[in-house]
Amino acid sequence: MTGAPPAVLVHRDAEVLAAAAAARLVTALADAQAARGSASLVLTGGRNGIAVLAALAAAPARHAVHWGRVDLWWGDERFLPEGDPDRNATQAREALLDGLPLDPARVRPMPASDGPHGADVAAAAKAYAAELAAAPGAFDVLLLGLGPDTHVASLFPGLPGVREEERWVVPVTGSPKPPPTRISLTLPAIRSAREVWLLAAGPDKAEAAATALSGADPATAPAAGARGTERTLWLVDETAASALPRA
Ligand SMILES: O=C(O)[C@H](O)[C@@H](O)[C@H](O)[C@H](O)COP(=O)(O)O
Repeated sequence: MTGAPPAVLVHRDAEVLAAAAAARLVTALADAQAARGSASLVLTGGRNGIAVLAALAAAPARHAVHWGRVDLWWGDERFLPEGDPDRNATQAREALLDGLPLDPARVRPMPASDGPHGADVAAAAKAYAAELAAAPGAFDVLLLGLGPDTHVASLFPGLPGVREEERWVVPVTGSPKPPPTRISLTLPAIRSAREVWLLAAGPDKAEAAATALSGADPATAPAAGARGTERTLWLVDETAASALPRA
């Protein structure tokens, strides 16, 4: 498989994991800005992804990042009306984004179900792909949560999105995790990122982490296919690491 082989970092618990990932994010974004002038970050939904944003909101070191020169994208979105509390973008805004001096033109949430494409999730996914295609440069850091069934973003085992080889963004229907209709980046898009960080905390993630890290087929274990070109980092807590072979 192409991409950087995964490195696993185990933290004491979910709280330490979120704080450590937030600190790591400050460094990664500041480094990217020092090297290239701007930084590009892909956000994810779920408890762990949002906990990292909340930890960042509480970290004084966040001021080391020039937030006006950060491009924000989303790895997946629940296809719901704008402002819905279950939208990943709504949760990210509340946890962190509303308190940062971001450039609104650089914040690109995935379309909502009452947006310009209405309820047409395929058109919404296509529009997001076009937006991505028009943006220069690779993602610096792409965050993912890990589902207990090894899903990442909205790529679920057995659904067609995980097998997509051409498109970077797909509509998802029939998601086993509610809501059923979603938009997701695909594995080719995820694999274009310099760094991919997978976040997992809790005993319900132990088996999924062990499966994905044992070289499983991404079609049945999507997380196994999530790798960055330069770095793949699994940031897990002790309970999520409990089924991994000891290093
Ligand atoms: O929109 C979503 O639901 C996600 O992006 C999804 O992929 C999530 O990241 C995982 O299900 C992990 O979620 P938890 O961190 O809550 O376990």
